[in-house]
Amino acid sequence: MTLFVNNLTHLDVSLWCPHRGLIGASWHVGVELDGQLGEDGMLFDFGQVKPWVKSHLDSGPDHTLLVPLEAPGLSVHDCSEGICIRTTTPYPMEVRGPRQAFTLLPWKEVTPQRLADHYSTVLSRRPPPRVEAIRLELHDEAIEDAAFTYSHGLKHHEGNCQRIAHGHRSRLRIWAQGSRQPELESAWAERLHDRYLVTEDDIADAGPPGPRGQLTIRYKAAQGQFQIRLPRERCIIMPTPTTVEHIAAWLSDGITSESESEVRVQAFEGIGKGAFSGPRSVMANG
Ligand SMILES: Nc1nc2c(c(=O)[nH]1)N=C([C@H](O)[C@H](O)COP(=O)(O)OP(=O)(O)OP(=O)(O)O)CN2
Repeated sequence: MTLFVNNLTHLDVSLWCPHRGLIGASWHVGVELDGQLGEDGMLFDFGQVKPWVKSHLDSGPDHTLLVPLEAPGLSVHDCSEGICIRTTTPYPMEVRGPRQAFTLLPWKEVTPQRLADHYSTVLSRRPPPRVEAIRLELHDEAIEDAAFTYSHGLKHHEGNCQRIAHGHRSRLRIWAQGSRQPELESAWAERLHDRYLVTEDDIADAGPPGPRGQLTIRYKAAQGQFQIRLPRERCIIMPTPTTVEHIAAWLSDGITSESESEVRVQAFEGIGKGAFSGPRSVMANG
């Protein structure tokens, strides 16, 4: 017998890609379990499948930076903060933080399929009674219109969002003069795509001016000391913490001032949640 649970939870992570650099990702998580039925007619109670899988992922890869140890130009060192990851290609980056903020993986490149197979093996080490095989499945949300991926850290967050390099893949919707604005959506999603969103107050060293200069962002949070240094051109600096409420407001203010027309923005933080900013009245004509 095979049991399945679709959309069991989401994973929100950043990962180092040898081609694109630091990118955010949000994946739907599903699971299939093979095994024998018990006297209760069940293979494993759905009410227990979900917390069992979710607790492993929440205390593992969720809200971490996924680090492919065999990626070209990538190295890992111990440091006073915990561990330090350095990269050279496609651009130089250094990130430091407590160990729990990183998931080290013995590959050249991270893919959702590899990660799913890896955590299927981890879960299979201590399977629930009667469960003989476990297959996790990770996939992107299907998004037909504009979307972007970004990475950030929220130093005031009490949970794992304080980690300086975690990220999301997010929809972006914009309304003006009574209708959706697909061209604006694509243009602004493109501006944000694969960027690191910086809170201005957290900049410890702004480096030399110009796009090739490096920004250093540093803060102390409940889990420890965090630091990331990466090219200024990969960053977008915001005057506020990079919560989705502030991202939505930053977008609606910026788009309104550039297009000289009031807009309402729906910014997502990963899958299925986010914030609106701007007047509701621009969503309807008249
Ligand atoms: N009102 C807000 N709350 C939170 C924000 C935010 O911007 N505005 N941001 C975060 C974090 O950035 C975090 O990445 C969001 O992760 P989330 O999926 O909510 O975290 P959990 O893993 O705790 O949620 P699950 O439902 O367990 O996946 C947090 N809050």
